[in-house]
Amino acid sequence: MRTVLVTGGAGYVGSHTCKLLAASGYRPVVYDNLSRGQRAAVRWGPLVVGDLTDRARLDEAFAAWQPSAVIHFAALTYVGESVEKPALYHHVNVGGSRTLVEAATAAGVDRLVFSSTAAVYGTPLRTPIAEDHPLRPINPYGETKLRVEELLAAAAPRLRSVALRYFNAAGADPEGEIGEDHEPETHAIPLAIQAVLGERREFRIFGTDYPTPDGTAVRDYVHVMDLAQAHLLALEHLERGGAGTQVNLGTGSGTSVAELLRAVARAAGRPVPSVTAPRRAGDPPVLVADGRRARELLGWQPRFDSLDAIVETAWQWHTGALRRRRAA
Ligand SMILES: NC(=O)c1ccc[n+]([C@@H]2O[C@H](COP(=O)([O-])OP(=O)(O)OC[C@H]3O[C@@H](n4cnc5c(N)ncnc54)[C@H](O)[C@@H]3O)[C@@H](O)[C@H]2O)c1
Ligand SMILES: O=c1ccn([C@@H]2O[C@H](COP(=O)(O)OP(=O)(O)O[C@H]3O[C@H](CO)[C@H](O)[C@H](O)[C@H]3O)[C@@H](O)[C@H]2O)c(=O)[nH]1
Repeated sequence: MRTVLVTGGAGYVGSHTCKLLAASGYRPVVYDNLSRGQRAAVRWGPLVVGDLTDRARLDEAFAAWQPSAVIHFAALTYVGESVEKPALYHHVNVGGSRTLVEAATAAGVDRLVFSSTAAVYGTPLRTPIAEDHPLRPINPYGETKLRVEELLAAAAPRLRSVALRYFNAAGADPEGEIGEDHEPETHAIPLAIQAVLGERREFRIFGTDYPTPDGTAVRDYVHVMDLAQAHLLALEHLERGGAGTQVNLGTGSGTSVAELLRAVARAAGRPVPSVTAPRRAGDPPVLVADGRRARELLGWQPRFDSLDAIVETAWQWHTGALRRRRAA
């Protein structure tokens, strides 16, 4: 059985990817400090509790589990927080990734799949955004991800890597085992669901004066299981000897915050209580992926191609989680 070290595997995208890895014959060994992830989401392989910046602990994990590849999710991931604490973001995301790359190469591991982000592009000059678009992040979070892409490119050919630039991860495991469970939660879909369920007073629409058709910001929401699938395809690309590269992961269709609220209302059968608020610092107006490279290089095609289908899986998971909490 092929073992993969999955940093950040207790988190949202990481745990869904572990489920798919296990179903595809891999053994996912999660390496996570549990600062933002959940122990309960580590179900498909062992958990090593460790920090990305801890070289000795990483060395131990490589020696104990002998992985043939790494999938690297672990990071601090909030745009707003990164604007407030840029040094912390550089320390964890860039410093931690450098330590991981050094430990991986010292252990003889030669392939890695990295969670990058659409935030590396900054405010798009043209949309949909292809991978050759200029890289000019407008927030520290995006800057740290770009620095990691650069350090990974410099680590080749000893370590070959695919940087997957996700747009907005959304939805939940359709079998209902895991979902998006951030604390604190800052992401639009879970916040809208919590508002409609009465778990918070209202949803705040950040910005109604963007240069978009309805004035609210536009994003490309891509289902988390489709993202998981892309990680497997990227691993296979590297296993075939494929060269390192960067690949966008999005559906290619844009959804405004106002449209998103209507989709959540359709899933819930009632409107989402909402108020308008100023723009959030660091948010670009529009992020929509040109997904050609993912299709051509990896053969990736998102299976969840409608927003309603994506939101429905999130709705099912959140209402199930609420029932479980109330029953406990
Ligand atoms: N969710 C999205 O929409 C999105 C979009 C683009 C890129 N990404 C990237 O995908 C990856 C996963 O995102 P997510 O939404 O699943 O985030 P998440 O916060 O749910 O998961 C991140 C995991 O990393 C762990 N972690 C954080 N700092 C660590 C450290 N110093 N050492 C060890 N573990 C640490 C956390 O405990 C958590 O389990 C991140 O790298 C993120 O930047 C996410
Ligand atoms: O309470 C809220 C929360 C969000 N939004 C809006 O909803 C959209 C989506 O916001 P999210 O916080 O769900 O996602 P982001 O686009 O900010 O961030 C996501 O995509 C980024 C890429 O730009 C990063 O990769 C980041 O990790 C990932 O979570 C944005 O326009 C945001 O302004 C609101 O209006 N109100």
